[in-house]
Amino acid sequence: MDELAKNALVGDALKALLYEVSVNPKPGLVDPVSSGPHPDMDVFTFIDSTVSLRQYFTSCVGQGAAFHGDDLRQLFGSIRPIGVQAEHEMFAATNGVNTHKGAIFSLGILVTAEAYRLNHQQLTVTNVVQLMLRGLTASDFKNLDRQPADLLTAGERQYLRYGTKGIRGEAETGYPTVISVGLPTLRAAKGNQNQRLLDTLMMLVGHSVDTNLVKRAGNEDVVEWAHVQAKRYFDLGGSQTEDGMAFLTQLNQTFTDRNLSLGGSADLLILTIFLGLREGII
Ligand SMILES: CC(C)(COP(=O)(O)OP(=O)(O)OC[C@H]1O[C@@H](n2cnc3c(N)ncnc32)[C@H](O)[C@@H]1O)[C@@H](O)C(=O)NCCC(=O)NCCS
Ligand SMILES: Nc1ncnc2c1ncn2[C@@H]1O[C@H](COP(=O)(O)OP(=O)(O)OP(=O)(O)O)[C@@H](O)[C@H]1O
Repeated sequence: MDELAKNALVGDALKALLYEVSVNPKPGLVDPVSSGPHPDMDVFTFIDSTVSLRQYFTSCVGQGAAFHGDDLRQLFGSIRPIGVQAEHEMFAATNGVNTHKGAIFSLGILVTAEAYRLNHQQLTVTNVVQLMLRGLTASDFKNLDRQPADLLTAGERQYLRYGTKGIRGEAETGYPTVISVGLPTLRAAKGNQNQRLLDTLMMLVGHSVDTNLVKRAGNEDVVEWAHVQAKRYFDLGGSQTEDGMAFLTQLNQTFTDRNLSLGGSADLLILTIFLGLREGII
C-alpha cells in the first residue's frame, strides 16, 4: 500500500465525519443550522474534533497495512489503546465535550479493516471486522454485574438492564446495519448529497437500537417510537417531498423539546459515508 493510498484512506475517514455533521436538518443531532438537544456543542466543535483525529486514523492505517499475523484479534488489540489516546485528544480539542467517542471506536475499526483489506483483497470488510472483533461482547460485558453501578457507561448499563449489545454488538457482527441498511439506501437514494444523506440517516434510525437515544429517554420504548417516526418520514416521501421535509423539520423540534439524541445513528451514518466514499457512490 503506497503513501497516496494511505493518505486517501485517512482523507475518507475525515471527510465522513465532516460530511455527516454538515447534513441538515438532522433530528436529535448537531448540524450547521442547529445544535438540537446538544447545547454544549456546535458545528465548529465537530470541525475541531475531526481535525484532532488525523493522527489517530493515520495510525490505524499504519497498523492495518502492516499486520501480517494470523489472529486478527491482535490487530484490534493494537488499535484499542490508540483509540483511548484519540479520545483524550478529542476531549482536549473540544474542551471536554464528547463529540466523537462512538465514531473513534467504529470508524477506527473500519479504517483499520480497510487498510488490512487492501493487502488481502479476497476478504470483505465484514469478514475482516468479524475476525478482528471475535469475542468482543463476551469479554467487554464479562463480570459487569460486579462493577460499581456508578462506574458503568450508558451502554454497559443498558446491557445489564435490557440485554442490548449496542455499539459492541453491531461492531462484533461486522456492522450489519451499515452493510445491509445504510449502504443499499445510499446507493439507491435520489437528489442532492444532503437529500441522499438525510434519507440514509432516517433509514438507519428506523433500523437501529441507539443506546444514546435510550440513555436520554430513560427507557427502551423510545426505540419503537423512533422507528415509527422514520417510517412516517418515508411514507410522506422522505427528502424528495415538501411533506417529508416539513415532517423532518417538525421532528427536529420534537427531539430538541424532548432532549432526545441520535448519537448512535449519526455514527452509523458516518460509517456508511466512509464505505460509500470507498465504493465511489458519494
Ligand atoms: C465501545 C466504546 C464506544 C465505549 O462504549 P461505552 O460503553 O463507553 O459507550 P456506550 O455503549 O454508551 O456508547 C457509546 C457510543 O456508541 C454509539 N452508539 C450507540 N448505539 C449505537 C449503535 N446501535 N450502533 C453504533 N453506534 C452506536 C454512540 O455514539 C454512543 O454515544 C469505546 O469507547 C470503548 O471501547 N471504550 C473503552 C475504552 C477504549 O478502549 N476506548 C478506545 C476505543 S478504540
Ligand atoms: N452531528 C453529530 N454527529 C455525530 N455525533 C453526534 C452529533 N450530534 C450529536 N452527536 C452525539 O451525541 C452524543 C453526545 O450525547 P450525550 O451528551 O448524550 O452523550 P455523553 O457525552 O456520552 O453523555 P453526557 O453528556 O450525559 O455525559 C455523542 O455520542 C455524539 O457523538
